[in-house]
Amino acid sequence: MRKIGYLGPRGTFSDQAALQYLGEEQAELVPCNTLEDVCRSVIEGICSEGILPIENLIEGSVNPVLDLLLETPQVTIQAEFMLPVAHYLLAPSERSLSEIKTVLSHPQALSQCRQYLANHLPQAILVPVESTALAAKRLVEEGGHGMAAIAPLASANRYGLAILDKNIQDQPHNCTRFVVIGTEPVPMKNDTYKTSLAVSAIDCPGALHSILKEFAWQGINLTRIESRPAKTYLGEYIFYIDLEGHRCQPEVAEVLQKLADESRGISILGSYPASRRLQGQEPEPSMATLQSLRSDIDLIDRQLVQLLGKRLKLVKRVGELEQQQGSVKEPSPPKEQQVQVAAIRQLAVQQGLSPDVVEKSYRLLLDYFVQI
Ligand SMILES: O=C(O)C(=O)C[C@]1(C(=O)O)C=C[C@@H](O)C=C1
Repeated sequence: MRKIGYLGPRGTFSDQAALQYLGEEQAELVPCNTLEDVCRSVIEGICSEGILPIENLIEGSVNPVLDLLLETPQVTIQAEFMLPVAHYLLAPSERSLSEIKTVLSHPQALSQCRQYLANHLPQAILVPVESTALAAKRLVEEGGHGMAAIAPLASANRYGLAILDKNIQDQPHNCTRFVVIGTEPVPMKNDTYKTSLAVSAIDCPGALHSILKEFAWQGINLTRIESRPAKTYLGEYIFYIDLEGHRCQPEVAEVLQKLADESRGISILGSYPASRRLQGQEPEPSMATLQSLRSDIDLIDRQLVQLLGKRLKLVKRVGELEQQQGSVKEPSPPKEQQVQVAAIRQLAVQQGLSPDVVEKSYRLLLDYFVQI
């Protein structure tokens, strides 16, 4: 039977996430004390998989998890999914909010209820605890009269606590994205994939631009980009990037190789099936109105001309610099041109365009730019 490690004890959001992922019939759920322990249980083979919260709708990234994924190359992301996150204010028995002097919970939960706490419990001291369910459990064990916990409904039921208030999170539709980690990479099949990676950029002007342009060049859509300190010196960063595609897809593999060559280093955190929410995000073309499709086409036509304008400016700038440095470049030799044209034709095919028509247009434009 599969064993799934999660942040325990029973009754946490991570517990619910593990149940949503596999259910108790299909897996044994193994509660861990910390997120590091979840990771360790997978590395040491105690668990086949582990569940980690990675991103919240209100608070953004769960930074310790981003750090953990980077620090443990032995594990890879195998899946992702969203869990609705509703917070409850719990106490050992019914009491008024004015009696509450201390609120215990996981730091993420306390942050997700910041406005509620400021408005309804301004007198309370907030005490961070390793997990929401542990906060609920401590109420039962310590039973202090002025104590409350923020935790899921599952914790109220499991530990027999009174519900003082419900849905106290700052956004009604709060949710957290969880990832499943394991030791085996996910093979590419017929699915919609995402790849997560961390790139350590070289500290120079345009460093981020040169990373992003590789994706744009290959037409790869990014779903998230985020920077974290590299923890070497102030000002050096690691960029966490999520992209649409599997690391084995040729265009993704090409960009990853380029980044590996041109950056300080990259870590591939995993290629995994994209959650259904992401898959459903793109409206089907047939669902869009004819009018909005036509206006999208008009916009692309304008962007095409704007891009040509940008290219013109670059060509002129190159010309000026060559004049200044007295190093006017000879036209590319036929072989170099052939390589360039072949790449353009390949890109055309990848995009479902006629390579002949694209080559013709490209040559026409090249002739025009050469004359400038
Ligand atoms: O303490 C819990 O219940 C957890 O599962 C941890 C955690 C988190 O770290 O983000 C999980 C989901 C919620 O966003 C709040 C807390």
